[in-house]
Amino acid sequence: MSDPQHHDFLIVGAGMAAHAAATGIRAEGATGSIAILGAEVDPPVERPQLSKDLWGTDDRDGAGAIRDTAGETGATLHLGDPVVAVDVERRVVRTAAGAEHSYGALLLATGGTPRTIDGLPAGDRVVHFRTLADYRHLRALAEQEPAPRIAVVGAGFIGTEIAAALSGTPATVVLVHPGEQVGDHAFPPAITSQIEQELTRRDVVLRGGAGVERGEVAAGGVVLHLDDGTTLEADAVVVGLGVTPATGFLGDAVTLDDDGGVVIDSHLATSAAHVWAAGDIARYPDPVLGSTRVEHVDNATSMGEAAGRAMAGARDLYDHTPIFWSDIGDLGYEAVGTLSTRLTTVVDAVGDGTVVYYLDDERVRGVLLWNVWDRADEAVKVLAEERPADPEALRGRIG
Ligand SMILES: NC(=O)c1ccc[n+]([C@@H]2O[C@H](COP(=O)([O-])OP(=O)(O)OC[C@H]3O[C@@H](n4cnc5c(N)ncnc54)[C@H](O)[C@@H]3O)[C@@H](O)[C@H]2O)c1
Repeated sequence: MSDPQHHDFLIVGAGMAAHAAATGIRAEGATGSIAILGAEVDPPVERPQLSKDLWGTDDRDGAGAIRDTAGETGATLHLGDPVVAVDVERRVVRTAAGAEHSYGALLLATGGTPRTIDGLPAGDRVVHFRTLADYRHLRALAEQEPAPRIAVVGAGFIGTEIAAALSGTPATVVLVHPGEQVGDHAFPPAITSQIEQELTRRDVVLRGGAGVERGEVAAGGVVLHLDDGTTLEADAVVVGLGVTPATGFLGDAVTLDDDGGVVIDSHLATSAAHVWAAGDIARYPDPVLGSTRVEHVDNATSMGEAAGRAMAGARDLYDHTPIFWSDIGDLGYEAVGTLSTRLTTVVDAVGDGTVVYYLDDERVRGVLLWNVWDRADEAVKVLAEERPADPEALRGRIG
């Protein structure tokens, strides 16, 4: 076999964290070679656009979401060929096609792998929505004649955003989820009822109270078997059941947590020398949230940028507490921390919106800014403070 191709900076994964890392390497003044190895066939894209902005445009190819990583940073992109092995002793990675790349510094930024439904592999009628290719595929499906019936499974970020996006296409949409109300794992009733009204107004049929156990591709369609014993037929299905860290290729090269996340320190370094990690896969010590792994774009871009700088020699402690946001049709919010209705909630009306504080016995763990904008910094401060003895004292803290 020929010698590995050498790169001063090697980035495995070609998502938002990878793009940001290449930018961070250059921002730190490093001029060495950068290579990005991606499993997806497309270069890094602004992933939030795939389930939001692009749907309101004629951009069926999604060109507007693509970042010019090569042009902006001089990185070489090797796409459509996943990395299958990492040797941290030899400082070499190997791809599925058998290419070997050696590195001075390595960043792991492979993101998440969508969970699947038993019996339903990805295919023409089954979209595990995550990539630009998935956007193109689903948009083409939704705009077919005659208008298809599409089942969206899961009412998390993908389920709610995609159900709202599809409602602007000719497709008819049914949203299948295990909760009593859409989003009731995260939001109090005053907010879930607004989400349900918005989706219903958009003619999304809500099928709550039943999880999907398994599915099958049948002649001309898909059949979903629900855990209440019923079945649901559709022409196609979008799966939004969450993701697992895409770290299977790492073996024991670096320390992983119980979920398969890569454990990193506050300089974003892994347990292996010359190897960093960033984005969805990275479990890091956040000064406010504690040890955490965050699957949102603000985390991917800020951590990616910082990891790039660290690979180029910076020694800063990483202390950016990530925010996240979502749009569900005409509704929207920003948030920080954990939104779970298993925690105690304090609901506060603020202007035209609502602030929800989520707390346990020790701390405020999350803040939701529902239709309340540009206050995320204040929300981070609330999480960093001691919680008040009386939760009701949180009212008016942001507002
Ligand atoms: N706005 C954003 O920040 C944004 C937008 C899109 C995607 N993402 C990220 O992309 C990733 C994927 O998103 P996602 O929506 O798939 O994950 P998610 O974790 O947000 O939602 C998964 C949903 O699946 C539901 N579910 C679980 N088992 C089920 C079953 N058997 N049948 C039906 N429903 C079931 C759960 O109740 C949950 O609501 C996540 O990491 C997410 O954070 C983020």
